[in-house]
Amino acid sequence: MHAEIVVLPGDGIGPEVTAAAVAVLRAVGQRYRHHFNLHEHAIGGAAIDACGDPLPEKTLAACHYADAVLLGAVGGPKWSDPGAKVRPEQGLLALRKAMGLYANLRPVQPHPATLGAAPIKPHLLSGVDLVVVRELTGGIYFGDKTRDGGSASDVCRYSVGEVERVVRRACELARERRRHVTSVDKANVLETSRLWREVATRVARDEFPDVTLEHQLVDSMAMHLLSRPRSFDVIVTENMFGDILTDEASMLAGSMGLLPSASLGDERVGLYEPIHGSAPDIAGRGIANPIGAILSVAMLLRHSLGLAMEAGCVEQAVSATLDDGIFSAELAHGHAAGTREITAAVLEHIAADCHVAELRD
Ligand SMILES: NC(=O)c1ccc[n+]([C@@H]2O[C@H](COP(=O)([O-])OP(=O)(O)OC[C@H]3O[C@@H](n4cnc5c(N)ncnc54)[C@H](O)[C@@H]3O)[C@@H](O)[C@H]2O)c1
Ligand SMILES: CC(C)[C@H](C(=O)O)[C@@H](O)C(=O)O
Ligand SMILES: [Mg+2]
Repeated sequence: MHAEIVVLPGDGIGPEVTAAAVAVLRAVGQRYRHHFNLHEHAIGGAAIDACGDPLPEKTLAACHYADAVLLGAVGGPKWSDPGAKVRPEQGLLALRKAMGLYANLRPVQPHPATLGAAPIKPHLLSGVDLVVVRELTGGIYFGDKTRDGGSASDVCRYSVGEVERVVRRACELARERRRHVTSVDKANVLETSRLWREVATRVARDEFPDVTLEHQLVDSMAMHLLSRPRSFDVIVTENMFGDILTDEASMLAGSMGLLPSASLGDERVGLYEPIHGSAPDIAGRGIANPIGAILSVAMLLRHSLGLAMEAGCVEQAVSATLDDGIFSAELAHGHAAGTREITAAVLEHIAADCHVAELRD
């Protein structure tokens, strides 16, 4: 197949993990004889430096034209002055909004080889397999913001339609899995959460009678996620709660560097990025874990290109690499592998283990 893929490396470790992801994408393309045309564009701090705009028009136009977009990470201390007029993160938020990517899927499946590296007891982790569906284009991130002398405000707003579509997405996903959805809100305090709860209840009851829905308040959910992670299947929540809960959930897997994500809307095109940021504390040292970015390629292949076999091949290669005990610094006890070493191991497994039917004869 032919696919136009936009690559947005961004800032900090973004370009480092994106280089790994691109190498994997190219390897899959060669192995399965797909033509992936890659187009690299600037976003975030790199784009501010280049042209003063964290989401240049050229970048947005390329994303609108693409079949899929692969992103590293944006942001960093260079652009984080509280008085800064323009910020790298605005570019990412504007891109998600402009592309209508309201559902951000963040799967968490601790690998058996990394159970010992997670700060949670291994017996709580084995068998954990959950997906957080984070609402991505609404809520407090996108409400009106004001700054008036000594006070500031960020408005949190949700419409019925915005809640319906993301809850539907979560229920559809649950149908392909264990048919259980946990909706997370703060309905004991927030009006937007009371709306969220009402809509989630109605959508699940009327449209998905075969899916069970439970509600949890976000504060105690932060605890349940660590104390009984196996009991969750699909978790659906609003934008900011999803942001925070998924960084927490990365500790089930053992590292921020391991988790991928897919941001989807009503079209097939999606934005794929690891959940971590630009990690300024380790940028430029060649030690960033590329696995979240590489698994984001698997999600891209599956969700935007419909290439389930190729996606499975990438996931298998990552799994085999971890089975080999090849871990980056934040996970390793002994030898720590760098970004390039991990990527090379994944590529070797793709070459050795991914079989293409017509090449087998
Ligand atoms: N999608 C994105 O572009 C995105 C996501 C989150 C944060 N950010 C931005 O990144 C900047 C830094 O934010 P932060 O420090 O709060 O979060 P971060 O995710 O960048 O880093 C948090 C911690 O996790 C570690 N870490 C992250 N990714 C790793 C990887 N691949 N391998 C090994 N260790 C990894 C870092 O070294 C750091 O100690 C901020 O400007 C923030 O806005 C961007
Ligand atoms: C960089 C920031 C705007 C972003 C978010 O909050 O959505 C990040 O934390 C994420 O998780 O993708
Ligand atoms: Mg985040």
